[in-house]
Amino acid sequence: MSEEFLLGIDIGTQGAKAIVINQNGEIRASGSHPYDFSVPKTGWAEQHPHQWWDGVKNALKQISQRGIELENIKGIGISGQMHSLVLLDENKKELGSSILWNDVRTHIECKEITDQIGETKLLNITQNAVLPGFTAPKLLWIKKHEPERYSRIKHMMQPKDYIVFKLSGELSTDVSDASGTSLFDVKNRCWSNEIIEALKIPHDWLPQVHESQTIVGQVSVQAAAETGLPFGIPITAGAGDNAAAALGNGIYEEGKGIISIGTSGTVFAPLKQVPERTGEGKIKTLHLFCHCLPGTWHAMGVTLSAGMSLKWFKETFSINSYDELLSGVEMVPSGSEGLVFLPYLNGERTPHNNSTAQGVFFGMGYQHTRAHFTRALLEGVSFSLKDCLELIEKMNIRIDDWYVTGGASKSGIWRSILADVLQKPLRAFEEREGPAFGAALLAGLGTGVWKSPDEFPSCFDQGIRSEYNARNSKIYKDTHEIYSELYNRLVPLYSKTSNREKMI
Ligand SMILES: Nc1ncnc2c1ncn2[C@@H]1O[C@H](COP(=O)(O)OP(=O)(O)O)[C@@H](O)[C@H]1O
Ligand SMILES: O=C(CO)[C@@H](O)[C@H](O)COP(=O)(O)O
Repeated sequence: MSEEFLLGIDIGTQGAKAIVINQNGEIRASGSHPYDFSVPKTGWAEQHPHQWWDGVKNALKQISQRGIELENIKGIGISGQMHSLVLLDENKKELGSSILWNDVRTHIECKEITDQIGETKLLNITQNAVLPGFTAPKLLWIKKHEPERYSRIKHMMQPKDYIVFKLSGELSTDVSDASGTSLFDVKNRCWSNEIIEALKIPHDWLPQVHESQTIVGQVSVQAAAETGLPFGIPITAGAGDNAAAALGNGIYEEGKGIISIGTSGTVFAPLKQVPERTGEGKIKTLHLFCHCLPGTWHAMGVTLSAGMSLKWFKETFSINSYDELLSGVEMVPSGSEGLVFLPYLNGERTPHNNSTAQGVFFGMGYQHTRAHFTRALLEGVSFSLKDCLELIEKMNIRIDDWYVTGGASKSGIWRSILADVLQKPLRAFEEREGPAFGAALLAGLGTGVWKSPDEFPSCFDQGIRSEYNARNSKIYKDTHEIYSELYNRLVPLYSKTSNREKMI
């Protein structure tokens, strides 16, 4: 009998990835295709949906070149960057570029939505404050600034939904991605008519929402011709990349959490019910979304420029490779001899919700080399992840085991710094593309390969463990205080120097 496969595709911010796994959870082939986002103005971030579709086609081509018989793929699951707004017109053609999750131009629209609906009601229904980067404020921004584009909208969706559409012709979304739109009733796992009507968004723009493992379509004749995938393979609704990455690392029950260092940095804790939500202070910047298995949710903090800070540094200073950039970092002492980095290169979401925040290197001296700058950068991003984790702890969510995933988690030195900063041991599956793997598992659930996660193959072993060092942790506790004070002192200066008008 020939081996049967499941295909998982992830629409990351820096590239499309595809993996093929078998019933035993073994990865049989993978492919990827990189792309960038554009920054047309301060605080903006855009990609054209064509970039994702081309990326998927290229990643699939690599898979078939690796000798995988595409006929043996039994199901497809797709994950993707969350919140980014994709618009189609009446002919289902793309209406311009997508405004991405890390674009912070909509701070005014966030306030307008909050004032109109009321913060308490928003928290009660959507379980979240409206934050720049979420989907609904982007729509209102387009209505205000690009009325012609707005008048042509017939359908809205998010990146992985666009790929489901390109593969099957079907318009759909899933509960985890819908949670990040500010239009979704997270507790009841359905669109909120009340909010949609209040914002005067036509209901028929929204795709039907499904649980993530639901089969929503099949590979169309046209997609088969374009991708080489056989006609008729079932496609599941899929999930937002963070929920899919968590599932792909075995994180779907309370007690285990996961930190992702991709373009963004996220700290993710599964929940079996929706906790009481209060509207106080920084805790409002913690997200509460549906997880990608029925009857599960999660809390999440999101720092906008995590792996992206490293990529920015590498490219801005023309360093050839990550290996070259990271070499020598281990020789620099913890605390980078007084150099501190604030990773707010495009504003920040958790914990500050401040679109005027900017990146900073503070405390430079003759003693500092490039390796100090790199280490300070890894430390600064880790401090931001610590801020997210502390908010999860403040909600009394207990996590006994933390895992780490995402492109940057492949770096042993970064995992070790993060463990020291958090004062926690961390586990990682070094070779796994978390979101694509999770998407493939959803395809397996949807097509009946496994009836429930209890039947998943034993692909979640212990992973590689990074221990923390108590002496370094003490240094980082002190440096984190300086990091926090630095931000607090800069807030008045940020609002003075960042010309918000430049963003509009
Ligand atoms: N060889 C490497 N060593 C360390 N970090 C890396 C390496 N390759 C990529 N990265 C980091 O991974 C990030 C991309 O992570 P990834 O999970 O692929 O992002 P996304 O899913 O957002 O597209 C880069 O910004 C970079 O910081
Ligand atoms: O905005 C969020 C989550 O709320 C981001 O985490 C995006 O989902 C992008 O993820 P990566 O490309 O960094 O994986």
